[in-house]
Amino acid sequence: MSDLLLKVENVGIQFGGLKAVSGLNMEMHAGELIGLIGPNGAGKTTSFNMLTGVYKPTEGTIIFNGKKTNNMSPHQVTKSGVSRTFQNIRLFKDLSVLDNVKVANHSLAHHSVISSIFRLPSYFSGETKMEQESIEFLKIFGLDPYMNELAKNLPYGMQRRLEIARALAAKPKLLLLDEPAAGMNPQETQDLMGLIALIREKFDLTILLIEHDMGLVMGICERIYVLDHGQLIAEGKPEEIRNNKKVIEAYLGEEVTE
Ligand SMILES: Nc1ncnc2c1ncn2[C@@H]1O[C@H](COP(=O)(O)OP(=O)(O)OP(=O)(O)O)[C@@H](O)[C@H]1O
Repeated sequence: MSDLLLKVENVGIQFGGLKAVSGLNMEMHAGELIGLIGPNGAGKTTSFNMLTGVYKPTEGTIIFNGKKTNNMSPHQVTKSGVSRTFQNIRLFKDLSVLDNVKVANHSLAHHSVISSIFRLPSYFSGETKMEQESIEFLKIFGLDPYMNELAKNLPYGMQRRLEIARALAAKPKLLLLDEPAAGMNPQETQDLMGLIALIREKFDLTILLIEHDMGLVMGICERIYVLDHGQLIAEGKPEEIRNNKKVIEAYLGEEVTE
């Protein structure tokens, strides 16, 4: 088995009297593509928020790439190599498509304050490189023809793609995708599945995916974790999860997209 990249040990969080997540244990090895599923309100997004420093767990330990990240700020977690997209698209809607990606790329820029204030040659060469890189990211997602459009003018499915392109520009090791296919039509979802597989290969990514579209999850994930009422109720290969009694029960009464 390849290197252990993420270890989540007995992690939980409480909001007032509500245990939104408790006793969560997960392991991800470098290069894996893993699904995180569960009915509405199961604690999936809350788990992402803990993995990205937005929420501090009230119990347990998160180790990413050998370092404890429990008490890191979201910015520190991003710098350490974890990047995400959001369930509700969060683009800079009044910036261009290209600038949305450049902003993410900028957060990693290494040129010094002096070089940027005095606009030294190293600043310009850094800027050019960043722009070229950002355009490369857009090309992968078929977004380069729209690079000068305002993000808000892109069709919905393209905005979802742009979110992923922007997350990638932060050069993560671990990419967390929160319902990337939400609101997409079947063809767009199919294309997205291909893209997720492609970027994993191209950028040596490890990917954790929250998704309600079971066809997508079962189609591309190697392993799946299932949450219900904040607790892990199952973990295994897609075919194991599909036939798991606890999982079927948890989903009874839920609308499952096939
Ligand atoms: N900041 C918060 N304060 C209080 N309760 C919260 C907070 N964030 C999440 N919760 C609660 O935690 C529980 C889990 O919510 P979460 O959004 O993680 O579920 P989810 O599995 O992502 O659901 P969905 O599929 O509907 O997005 C819910 O009961 C939710 O109301």
